[in-house]
Amino acid sequence: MAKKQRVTTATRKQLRQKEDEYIANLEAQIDEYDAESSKHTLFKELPLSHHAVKGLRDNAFVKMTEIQQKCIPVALKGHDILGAARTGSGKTLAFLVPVIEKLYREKWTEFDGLGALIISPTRELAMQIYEVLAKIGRYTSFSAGLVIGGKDVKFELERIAKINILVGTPGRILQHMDQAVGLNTSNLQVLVLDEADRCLDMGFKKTLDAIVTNLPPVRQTLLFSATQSQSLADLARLSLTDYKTIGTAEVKESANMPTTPETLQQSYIGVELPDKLDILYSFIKTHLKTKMIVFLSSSKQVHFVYETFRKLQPGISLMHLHGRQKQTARTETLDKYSRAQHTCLFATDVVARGIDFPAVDWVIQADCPENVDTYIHRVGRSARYGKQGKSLIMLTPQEEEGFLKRLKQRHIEPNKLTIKQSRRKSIKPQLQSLLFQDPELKYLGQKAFISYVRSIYIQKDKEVFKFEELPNEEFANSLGLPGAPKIKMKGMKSVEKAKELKNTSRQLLALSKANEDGEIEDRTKEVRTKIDKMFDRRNQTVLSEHYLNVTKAQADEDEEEGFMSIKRHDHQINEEDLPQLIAPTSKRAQRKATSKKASLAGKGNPSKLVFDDDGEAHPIYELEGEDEFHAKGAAEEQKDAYLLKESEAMKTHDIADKKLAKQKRQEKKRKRLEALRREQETEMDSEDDEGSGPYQVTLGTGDLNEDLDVSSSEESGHFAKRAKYDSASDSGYESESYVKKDKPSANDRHARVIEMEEPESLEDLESLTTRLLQN
Ligand SMILES: Nc1ncnc2c1ncn2[C@@H]1O[C@H](COP(=O)(O)OP(=O)(O)OP(=O)(O)O)[C@@H](O)[C@H]1O
Repeated sequence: MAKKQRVTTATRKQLRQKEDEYIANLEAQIDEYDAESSKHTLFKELPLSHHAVKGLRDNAFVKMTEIQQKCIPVALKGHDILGAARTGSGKTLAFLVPVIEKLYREKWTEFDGLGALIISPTRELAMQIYEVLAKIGRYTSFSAGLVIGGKDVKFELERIAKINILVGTPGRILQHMDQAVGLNTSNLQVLVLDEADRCLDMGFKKTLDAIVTNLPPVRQTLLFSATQSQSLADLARLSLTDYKTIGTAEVKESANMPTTPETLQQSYIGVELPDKLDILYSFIKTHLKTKMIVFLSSSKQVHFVYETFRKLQPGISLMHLHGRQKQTARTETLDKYSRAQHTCLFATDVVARGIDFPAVDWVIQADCPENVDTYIHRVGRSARYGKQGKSLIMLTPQEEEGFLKRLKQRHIEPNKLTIKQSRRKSIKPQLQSLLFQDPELKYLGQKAFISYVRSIYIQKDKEVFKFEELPNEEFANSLGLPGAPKIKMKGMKSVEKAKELKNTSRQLLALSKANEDGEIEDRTKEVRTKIDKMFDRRNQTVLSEHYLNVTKAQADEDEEEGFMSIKRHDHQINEEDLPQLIAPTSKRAQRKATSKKASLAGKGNPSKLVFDDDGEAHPIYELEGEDEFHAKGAAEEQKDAYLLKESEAMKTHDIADKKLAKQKRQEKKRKRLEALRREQETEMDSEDDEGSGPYQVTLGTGDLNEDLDVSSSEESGHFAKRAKYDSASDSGYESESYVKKDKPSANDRHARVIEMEEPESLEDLESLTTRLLQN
């Protein structure tokens, strides 16, 4: 036994000695290696450990990409790097290989604490990096962990102290730095920021600065992105002074201007905002055998388009991914979409950066991105690693000139496409009908409308995004809404006012149309009777049914036309009745013209019409002729009979009114609870755009005896192993937002407040007052 023990110890000693010699030899090779003028193209030609080469080879990584050829040798020598290369060019390996090599040469063990920290702006990207690390690092002996949120702090605290390479999102990493007693960052060797420009921007500034203060100033720092901020102030924040800028040739030529992949065919189409969904639907219908991603500006837009298109059944499987989904759903969709062949994913910018979906044929940008950087990242989900791909951006007439100019400044010139008229299909009638039948869908539509308008309002680039020129009513109609929901935003009052004054003639036209539709009465009457409501409802049904018929019979006809003809048919408008469209000149006259109240003043009492079976319009109460009246019998008898009939009718109406009021109260309560739930989710949102899903944690074993042994065949198991938590006790670090425009802002909260329904009855008012007092 003793002899055996001695042999084992001796063998171990020998092995250790051999390894020391091997590492010393590697170090010498690295010192001698001419990183600047190296012509090597294979991984095995570099001074890398056999662990790394084997791990790479197992995953078919044999030949290096351009960015890898340039970065890895320089990083092996210990330099800081600011790396920029096109999307899909292999940046992940360009930083992961140096990370594992550094720790290997340092003979890192679990007792040395955290050796490398890799920060990514989104959960999805952090998960992806972790997976690649797990694959190529399977023959090394250090532990790796993924922290993208979670509430089981105890579970993490026990393990995080033994983690050598930590991959995560900024908020969650900082939480661990604050809470995990065992997390030792004082020895950290390498800090990596993937999508560095996003990690460094304002959304993550505070968190990142706090993380960096916990790290030793002497370390290697690697920054990578397809779009690189070279702000000296940003780099100084990371103590990056003597760094090497590495990128592809064109990046160097035009600093801060990485272009899009050469294998990507880029195009654009000019489309009026109200026609966008029609065009999008037509595009999907005509590309059923492709895999595409459609980017929209907010999760509400994504949710609405997904839900409505799903009902319209275009003939291809549809998926959606946005930050408001639960993390489990997000991960599931990510996984499903990666494996799918022909499918369409509606997404926000939560997957615009870094995500490596295989074989995406088309990237459609249905909503214009906030800037060219976001454009580059979005289109980069296709044409990855030298493969072919196509992109299409839809630009409204307001955006077209400005955004094409911005693209040209970065040497991006997409081709103009036009859609054949015969291929266009209008889905407005179907949407209108869907929203009419399903209040939930209508609610989603309203939210989508508000979030889109708000996203335009808050955009910085006013040369591209012109809030004042938004065709609100037409856009709302195109979503299937009967009218544009009211939105109030900070500073919007003056803009609205200016807009109103500018468009006096348009207002007049709208006013006259609204008058024809009875909309003015709805809005100006303080008390709406049951009959009014019934009338409205009846009219809606008429319209809705009519739209359905129109769709079936004339699918290819211009629906805008159909919409207008319906109104005229029902309401029998005479041209002469329309107010004259002469724009008033004096301010007072303009105010009067735009004031609905003033305009109605001269029109006498508003009156409602009912329609008989022949479609003829009649006032609700018509005076009978004198002869007819006397023919029916004595006046006194008629009076009694009338009173009896009316009192019966009133009783019936009263019951119906009470029922209606009860339904309204219940609906309000539901909405209130829904708003509360949303608010809670928003507060618990993570570091990405509007993520509010539960945290998800995967940690490595933390045990030196257990390697990063997650082979490609175990990939799916990797997800299964992940512990899932609900969001009840999320940390307070999640206010940092990935997609700025979707971040719940003061505007957002404000918008939510104003969306509350106004009390319509005394009962409602009482209940609202009670609620406020309770609050
Ligand atoms: N040396 C290589 N050999 C084979 N495939 C590679 C190699 N390097 C990277 N790839 C593959 O290329 C694809 C893109 O790589 P990666 O995700 O690292 O690109 P990226 O530059 O980080 O893109 P983005 O800017 O969008 O984040 C991945 O599918 C990856 O597996």
